[in-house]
Parts: sequence; C-alpha cells; structure tokens
Amino acid sequence: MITFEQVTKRYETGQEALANVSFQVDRGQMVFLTGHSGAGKSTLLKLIMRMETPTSGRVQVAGQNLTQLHKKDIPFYRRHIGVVFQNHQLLFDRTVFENVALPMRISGQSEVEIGKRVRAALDKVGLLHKEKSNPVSLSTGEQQRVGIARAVVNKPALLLADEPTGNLDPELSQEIMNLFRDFQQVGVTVLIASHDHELIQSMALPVMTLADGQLVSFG
Ligand SMILES: Nc1ncnc2c1ncn2[C@@H]1O[C@H](COP(=O)(O)OP(=O)(O)OP(=O)(O)O)[C@@H](O)[C@H]1O
Repeated sequence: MITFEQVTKRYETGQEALANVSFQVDRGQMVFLTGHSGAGKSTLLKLIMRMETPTSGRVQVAGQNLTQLHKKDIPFYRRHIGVVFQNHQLLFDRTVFENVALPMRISGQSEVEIGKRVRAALDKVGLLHKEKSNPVSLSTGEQQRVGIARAVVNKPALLLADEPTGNLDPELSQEIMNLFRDFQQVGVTVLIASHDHELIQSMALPVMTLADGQLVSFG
C-alpha cells in the first residue's frame, strides 16, 4: 500500500528531515511510526499525503508513484486518505453532522449519500446521538471520535493519524486504538505516528522507528 524507496527529504533550509528511508507497508496492515521530536515523522506523513515531495527517491501509494501525480489530480488522490490529527481541527460554528459531512461536501456528493454515510460513520464511533450537537459541547475524547468519523466518511483505503491520542488519558487512548483496529479489520491500512511508548507497547503491532531522519528499525 505504501512503498518508500531510498527517500530523502531536504527542506529549503538545508534541514535533512529524512535520509534514504526505505520500507513497505502492506494493504490492511496497522503500523506505528515513532521517534523523537524532529525525527521526521510528520515529514513522512506529509510525503504520503503529497503535501511535500521527496528530494530524491520514490514514494508509491496504492500503486501510484506520487512524484508522477499531476497537480490537478492531487485533491482526488487525497480523497482516498483519511487523516486524524491530535487537535482534531473541528469547526465550532457547525454541528457534529456538518463537521463529518465536510469532506463529502467538498467532493460534491449527493445529500442522500451524505446523510447515509455521515450517520454510518458517526454510528461507528458511537456518536450518532450527538449529530446535532456543537463539537464545543463534547468531551475531548468525543471530539477526537468526531475527527475520526470525518476521516473515514469517504471510506479511505488508508488512514493516517498524527499523535491521535496526544491529549487523551490511557483509557480513552485505548478506545481510539480499538476504533483504528476495527477499521483495519475491514481492510483499511492504518499508520499512526505516536510518541506514546506505553500505548505502543500495549499493542502488538509493527513499529517503525525514526531517529534523525533515518529508519532505524521496523518490526
Ligand atoms: N517546512 C519545513 N522547513 C524546514 N524544516 C522543516 C520543515 N518541516 C520540518 N522541518 C525540520 O525537519 C526535521 C523533521 O521534522 P518533522 O516535523 O518531520 O519531525 P517529527 O518527528 O514529526 O517531530 P515532532 O514529533 O516534534 O512533530 C526537523 O528538524 C524539523 O525542524
């Protein structure tokens, strides 16, 4: 699903964020990405989202060489990737339903389809009864689940999460992980960047470790 071949990313500042990184994540795998602050985790995720391009090497996602991806095709490409952030980036001027509906509105889908899929996504994260609420009235864990519902509403084949449990207590973190597991079990590939060693150790999952831009282990 994701293949990096000798990928190096050097920013314009001269900072080398990734150095000669190669790995493969198979379809349907769930993998942790870890490493110290500044190790290159966000850069790796940005390359997968095609928000950055490699200085050298090749990034391939779902059989598509991202360097060859035409600019006009990037929005369509991104539609197949769900992204979950630590600070969930919800809009507080609209309902939970509308927050989750946003990616589908952007891709111009019908009202009937939106209603069906948004409710299915909210049901999956256990928040169907909150569809009319404003996200501001929800707990942090619930807000994070709304963020996850929004990330999966377009049924992505790939789910990326950047510190998804950063501000949650261990119990809620576990809950979020169980949700990711559910998605993995229906065939979604899940890549989770995290600093949370306790959480990582509590899950029997492959771990990719970056240090100073190098992939030091994957197992
Ligand atoms: N847009 C940018 N321009 C220049 N340097 C950057 C840019 N983005 C990241 N860097 C640098 O690249 C290196 C890797 O950063 P990155 O954000 O990928 O690390 P990270 O592992 O995600 O860190 P954190 O856990 O703190 O988020 C760091 O030295 C960072 O300062």
